[in-house]
Amino acid sequence: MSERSKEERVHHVFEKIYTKYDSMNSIISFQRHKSWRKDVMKKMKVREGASALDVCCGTGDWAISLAEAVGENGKVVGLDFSQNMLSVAKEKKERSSLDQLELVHGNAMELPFADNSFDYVTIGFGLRNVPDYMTVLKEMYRVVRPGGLVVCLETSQPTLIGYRQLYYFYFRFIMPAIGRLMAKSYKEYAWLNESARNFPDKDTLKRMFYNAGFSTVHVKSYTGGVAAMHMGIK
Ligand SMILES: C[S@@+](CC[C@H](N)C(=O)[O-])C[C@H]1O[C@@H](n2cnc3c(N)ncnc32)[C@H](O)[C@@H]1O
Repeated sequence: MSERSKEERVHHVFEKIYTKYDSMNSIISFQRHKSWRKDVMKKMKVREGASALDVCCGTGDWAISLAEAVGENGKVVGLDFSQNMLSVAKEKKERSSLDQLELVHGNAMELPFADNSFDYVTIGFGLRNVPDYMTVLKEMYRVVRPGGLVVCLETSQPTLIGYRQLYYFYFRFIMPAIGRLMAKSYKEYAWLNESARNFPDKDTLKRMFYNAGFSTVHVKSYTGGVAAMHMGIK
């Protein structure tokens, strides 16, 4: 698939599933995504008053956690290219009256920010959706300040024999079926299977972080390697 057609397909998926995204996420990950995010935030030790960018922010949960952590003297930007996903994030922002959070329509492949602008740059379940992983990693590296952190939480490839096969079976057959049943979106949830299957394993992604320029990269796997966190220091 060309970069352009992947981008169009992904854009269509999220413009379509935005009303069901949050509830489907909890169903298909058995609520695990909440504890993964919580653990990653603990590891990041976000400072009050700091600045952060959440790339591919979607319906805004990670951007909101970051905004709460930096407090009213800090600043957080959430960026996404789906106006519909952003509309859900905007409703949540209004409900929680977080003035330090700004939501921006933009493309992860060309971040509309100057070099060295943020203390933290995050991407949650976004990297596997972009047309070129390296371009986005390099963009995140460019906009984080020296000494700052770039953190990616993403699906990964479990290695344990048996568990791995079970995971692929679940992603290939069960998850799209749940998508059809709950969200009336079989094709869109089949895309999640495809994008997760094609995504690099945690060691390959770690090498990609180094290739993007990071001097240190920490990796942590979750739930038997179903998901992984990569944390790069610039
Ligand atoms: C699986 S959702 C993740 C949303 C959120 N980060 C979370 O953890 O729940 C992926 C998001 O990435 C966005 N996205 C995909 N490709 C993008 C791109 N090239 N630029 C900006 N956003 C993109 C989609 O619109 C979607 O909201």
